Amino acid sequence: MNSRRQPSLPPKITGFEYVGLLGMGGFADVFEYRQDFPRRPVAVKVLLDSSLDAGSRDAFFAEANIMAGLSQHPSIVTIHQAAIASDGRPYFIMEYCARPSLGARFRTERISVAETLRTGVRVASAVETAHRLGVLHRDIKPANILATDFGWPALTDFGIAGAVGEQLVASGMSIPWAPPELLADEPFGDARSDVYSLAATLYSLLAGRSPFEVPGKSNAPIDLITRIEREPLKSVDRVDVPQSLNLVLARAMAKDPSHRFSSALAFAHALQNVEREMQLPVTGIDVTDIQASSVAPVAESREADSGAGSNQPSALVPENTHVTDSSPRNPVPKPPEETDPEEATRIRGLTTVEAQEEPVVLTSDVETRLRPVTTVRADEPETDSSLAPHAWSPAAAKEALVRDFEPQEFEQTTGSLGYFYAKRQQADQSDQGMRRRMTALITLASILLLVLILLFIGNRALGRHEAPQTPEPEPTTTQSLDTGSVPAVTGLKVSGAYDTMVRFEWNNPDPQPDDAYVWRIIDVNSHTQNTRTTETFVEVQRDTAEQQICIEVSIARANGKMSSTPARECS
Ligand SMILES: Nc1ncnc2c1ncn2[C@@H]1O[C@H](COP(=O)(O)OP(=O)(O)OP(=O)(O)O)[C@@H](O)[C@H]1O
Repeated sequence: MNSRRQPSLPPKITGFEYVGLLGMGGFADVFEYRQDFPRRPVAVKVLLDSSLDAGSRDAFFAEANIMAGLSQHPSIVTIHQAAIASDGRPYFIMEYCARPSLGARFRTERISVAETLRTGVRVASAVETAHRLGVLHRDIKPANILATDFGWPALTDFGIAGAVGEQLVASGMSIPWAPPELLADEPFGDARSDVYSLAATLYSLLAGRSPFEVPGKSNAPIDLITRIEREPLKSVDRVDVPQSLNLVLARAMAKDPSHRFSSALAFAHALQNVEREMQLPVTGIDVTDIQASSVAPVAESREADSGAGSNQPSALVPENTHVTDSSPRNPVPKPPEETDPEEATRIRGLTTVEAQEEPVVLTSDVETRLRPVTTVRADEPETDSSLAPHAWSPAAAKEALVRDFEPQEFEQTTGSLGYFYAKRQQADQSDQGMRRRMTALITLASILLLVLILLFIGNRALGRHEAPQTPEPEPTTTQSLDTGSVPAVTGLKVSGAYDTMVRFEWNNPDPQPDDAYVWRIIDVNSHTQNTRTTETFVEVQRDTAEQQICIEVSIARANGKMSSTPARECS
């Protein structure tokens, strides 16, 4: 929010009642209004008086058009309408996202790894969809990820703010999340620039600060730029962040764009793999199959000068936005021909790529796509040459063309609304049908109960009833190097040995608030999982009284640091 100026006056809008100020951007204010009918709160973004020149107006309308074209995506803020107020200022009306943005949360709240991954996959889906429609966001940052009433992240601000490479530097606000190529003297960028900024955003959620911000040192724009351009990225210093996630973020934020994931989709797949590795629910990817790359909505070279823009109504372009032309003269290219007519009908829809069951190797984009898929409701998008990152530069974008952006033909096959409609249909079924289903359900439930009882009896008979343990992700290499002065536990010993269980105990020589312990069974034949506990003992199951059990234990501080050397003991 820009605190150096007063908010503008909210315009009178027929059918809407002003409620309050939501935020102030560089070119516009955002107000909350209440719509009379249908009755609902909305957010209204109004261009400032000082930005009423033709270029800013065109850019503002372009933003509205772009957002409208992407609005069907569940992780992009929905736009309802746009118009010019009686005071002459253009405005557009959006869904109201009442929950705090990630920008308002990440410095004060410890955001979990699970939420970060979920957010990453969903926003990457949104970004991939935008890229397929020829739109680069170029200002992805925590503050531009709002939250819907359903708790979904919603990407916003496809606008003029921070649009120009040079202005990005001048405004300073977006520098912490900007990739090196956008901070260069002659900025250039493509889809991989958005991948970088999204990764930098996820890093911020985990670290509680932007990636190159150094606590206690100067974080002035020039310092940040120097570090972004030259310094290697440090791993997130949190014990619950697995090394695989640090590796994914490091790749997505490589200084050289060619070393990054080549698309937001590939990045989303890599994040899914981390979810899978951590045994978290795997977040679905929602992307559209419409691909606009051959339209070259984004200027193909920095010297591009088609001249086409000069005879268009909107001569000045928001330099961070690239709009596909869906007119017959320059149609959005169709996906490759399909032989299966059923699949062909699906190809226009918003695709939900289901969670994949089998693990996917992380090492290359190609490998992340070559995996078994349990259910894909429409053709799963593959990264091919038509998905190659779009070249972009501010200089070329100045010459680019803004055309009216016809909302694409979306056919949302899944998602929350589809789900509710399906539920509603179910409720409308006849009583007879309901009774039949109830009988079937009761029969099924009885069978399930019987199976559960049998399983329970079998388990008891085998004497293998194990206490549930909370799996703890592996500490990363960096974390075990960056140990500070956390001591090892002392007095680790076997305090009880029984036929099928061994109990170990230990002491904490320097207890700190919120200390926990990470322990694991040492097994030379297999890699065992770390488990976190706040107790100073653990009971480990074993098969026979003769079986030797060895464990190692480390102290895990609340700040993420761990004992430099774990203590070890065997039964
Ligand atoms: N749909 C919305 N619902 C609720 N609050 C919103 C909504 N859209 C924007 N806001 C609030 O208004 C603020 C300003 O929004 P804007 O789109 O101008 O983004 P900005 O990034 O702050 O500005 P700039 O475009 O200059 O970077 C946001 O930071 C957010 O707090």
